[in-house]
Amino acid sequence: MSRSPSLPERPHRDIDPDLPADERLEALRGHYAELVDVNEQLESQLDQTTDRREDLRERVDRVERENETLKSSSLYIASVEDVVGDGEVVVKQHGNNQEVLTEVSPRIAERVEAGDRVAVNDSFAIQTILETETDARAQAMEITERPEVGYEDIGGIDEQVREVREAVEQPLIEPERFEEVGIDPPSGVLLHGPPGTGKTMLAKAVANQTDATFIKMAGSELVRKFIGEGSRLVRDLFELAREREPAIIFIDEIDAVATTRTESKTSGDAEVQRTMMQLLSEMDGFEARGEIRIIAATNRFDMLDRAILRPGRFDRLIEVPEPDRDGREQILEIHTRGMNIADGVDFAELADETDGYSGAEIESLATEAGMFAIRNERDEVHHEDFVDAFDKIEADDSSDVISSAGYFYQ
Ligand SMILES: Nc1ncnc2c1ncn2[C@@H]1O[C@H](COP(=O)(O)OP(=O)(O)OP(=O)(O)O)[C@@H](O)[C@H]1O
Repeated sequence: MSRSPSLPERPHRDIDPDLPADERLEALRGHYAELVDVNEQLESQLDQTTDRREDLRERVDRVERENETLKSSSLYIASVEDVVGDGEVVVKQHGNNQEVLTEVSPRIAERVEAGDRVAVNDSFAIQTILETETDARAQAMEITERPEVGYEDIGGIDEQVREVREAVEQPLIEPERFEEVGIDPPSGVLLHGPPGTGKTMLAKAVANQTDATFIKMAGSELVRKFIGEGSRLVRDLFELAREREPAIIFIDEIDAVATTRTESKTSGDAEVQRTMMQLLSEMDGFEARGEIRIIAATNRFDMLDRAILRPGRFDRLIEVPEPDRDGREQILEIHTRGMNIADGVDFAELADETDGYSGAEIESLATEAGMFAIRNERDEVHHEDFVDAFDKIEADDSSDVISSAGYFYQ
């Protein structure tokens, strides 16, 4: 930024009062002329500064407008196919694969390279260069070589464990049995039920048992991304699974991409729809007896688009309910296995008291009881610690209506 011009020196003249009148008058005239000159200089500087202020104000307005446009308009994702030169590149938009020759703003022209992922606006002008594809993949997917969850860690849902083993594990371990009988195993398994009941655990346990790579993708991640990104991520997900066979793909919160369509046709809706279509087409082109199994989970079964439940898609539904009394007792035992529990702790009574608790809430109860023991300077957890923990959780819950278990699940 240029500096403000320096002020002209203030003229100063001592006029000897003893001078003859005509000489004094002459000196005063001279001084006056100097003052007029300085005044003119100052006025011209003032004009310059006013112009500059106008310029700056216009620039601020422009930047603010640009900023607003950037914030308010949706950007589309594209890949740079080729840098043609002269600030021009060919980009291919994700989602519809449309290829466009477009200009790059001089601000980023030097940094754009073929293969970059970029965000473009409605007129395909590149706005930003995005982080590398691998980062986006890593953010949206969680990959575990062999999760450390076994069936013995899951309590109270034995029937569901059996069903999942039959629908997911067996086709991976003994595909020939399906061939012999001449049937295809279920394409995809949908686990539905309230939050925290062990759906993710079930999927992880199958991956553990079959030595498969566990690839988890959250439905909410798929729809949070830029336009065109969701369907791209779905393709990446299946590609990754093919690279890592045998693999279990676990799509949590599938309702985020597969809720019943409303009448509204906003661009966000269309994007979600595109992501779901990509998912369905990946599933349709799937080798039924292959080494990749798909499990999805939802807490909002009632809102699901029935299109995903057709044969060849998520055609095996398994409900994972809140644990019953015996289930709660089993889960309590599982989560206190590694704890130093005193003899007097009555799990049966605690199971009676915790009606409506999910597995995740029972796990918190056990941890909270341990915290009470530490607070009371004991290394052994007593029954009263569980009771205190229970009271605390109940008090917290009643002050937090939204967190009540199964809030969205009917
Ligand atoms: N049946 C269960 N047996 C043992 N622990 C459980 C059970 N259900 C839940 N838990 C505990 O709660 C935690 C969360 O469970 P999990 O992530 O499997 O639930 P979820 O059904 O997938 O929930 P969400 O729908 O919120 O994703 C688990 O890590 C585990 O510690």
